[in-house]
Amino acid sequence: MYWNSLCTLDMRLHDVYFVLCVLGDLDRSARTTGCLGESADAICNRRNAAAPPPLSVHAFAPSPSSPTWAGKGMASLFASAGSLISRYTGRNFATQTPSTPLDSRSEANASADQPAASLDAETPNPPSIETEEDSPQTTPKASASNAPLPILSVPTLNLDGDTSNKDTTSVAASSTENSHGSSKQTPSAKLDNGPSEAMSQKPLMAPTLVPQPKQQPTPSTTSSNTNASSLMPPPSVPRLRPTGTQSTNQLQPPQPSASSSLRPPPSAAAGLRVPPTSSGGSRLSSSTLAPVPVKKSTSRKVVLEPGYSPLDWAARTADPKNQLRGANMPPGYLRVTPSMLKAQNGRKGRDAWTSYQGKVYNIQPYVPYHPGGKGELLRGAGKDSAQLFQEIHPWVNWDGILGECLVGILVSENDAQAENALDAMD
Ligand code: HEM
Repeated sequence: MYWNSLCTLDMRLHDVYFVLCVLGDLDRSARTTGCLGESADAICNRRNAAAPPPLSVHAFAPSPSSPTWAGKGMASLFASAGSLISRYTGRNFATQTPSTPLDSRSEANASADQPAASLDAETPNPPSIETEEDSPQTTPKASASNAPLPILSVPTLNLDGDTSNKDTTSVAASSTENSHGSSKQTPSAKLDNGPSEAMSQKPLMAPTLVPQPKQQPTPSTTSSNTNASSLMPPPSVPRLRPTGTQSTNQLQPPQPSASSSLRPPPSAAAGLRVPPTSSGGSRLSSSTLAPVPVKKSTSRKVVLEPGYSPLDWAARTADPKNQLRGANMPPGYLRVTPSMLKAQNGRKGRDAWTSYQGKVYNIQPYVPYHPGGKGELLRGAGKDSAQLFQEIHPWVNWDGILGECLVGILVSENDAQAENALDAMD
């Protein structure tokens, strides 16, 4: 019963307090409209005094307001005493502890952590700004509960690098937790913790910067590439040159084999070489200046006596008085029998006759004019000279040289005997 009566009294005191607050607001509104011409500082002080912080020292401080406002201050003091009584009656005795508000932001965080306390109109801890919610003003006021919202929208820089594990929602939630957990904690604290956690989980740059003993020279190569290079066949350059060290083989170009293939074979080179000359000198010296070996002349021409040249023979044959057929010859042609021809061999003062193609020529006047000598020409005397003549100089014109030397025609013995018989019958 005692507690019930106290609660009833508390409720009534709250009602009175509410009415007094309403009256105070009406009075303040009248003052702000210019009825009393109060300054802004005075208004603020009066509002602080009208606020019901039950445990604040300001609540018991003397109000700097005018004497007309003293009655309302007493009412507020009474209301504060009622609230103090209700507070110690047991409703919020065990939950609320006195706290000194540092700033509006910390108060807002505290209210965010304890929404039930902030929503409860009976909690006396909110500062003057939060008490504005209780006042029936229509103009919107800044609320501490809305303060963390812009912080949530600020993107945070995460140096972890593993963004796949943490999406934007989780980051926003973490930032929200940080902003709710402690008012001093900022996104920079998250940045400080990020790299440490990342390094503890997975090193970022160490694998690429630290040289591995069996690592490829290029950092871009992966283990798959190394495996592929190990499976690749060896380079073809060492195969071309089996001898020597491998490093030198890779540096040296494979040129000797190609150059050797381009070279001519030894036989061809020998064939292309200039043959050594017998004189050992140049071609000009060997052909012009070198002494030419005297070869035995195959020509059997003889040195003719002066006045016995081909031109002299032509002149002698031109004159018919020279009796080139022989002396005491008849004007006509004789039938020369082979015996007669044989008797005319150029010996014992007889002229040398020769036959050629059935005709008998007296070659005795031509003997000193023959280029091949006397001996050569007399080899055909007393017989037929056609075979010797064709063997030595078939190009020579017989009739042109010996035409004036024609004796007769070569007849057989029988023809000569028969002719001689006919002539004897005439
Ligand atoms: C039995 C007969 C004869 C013999 C064995 C004979 C032999 C020769 C010989 C050895 C030569 C030198 C060839 C040379 O090396 O250049 C010669 C040149 C000559 N003989 Fe006879 N000869 C004969 C009859 C004649 C007769 C009948 C004539 C005239 C019609 C003649 C007119 C010549 C002439 C013109 C040459 C110079 C040729 C030249 O310059 O290349 N030979 N003869």
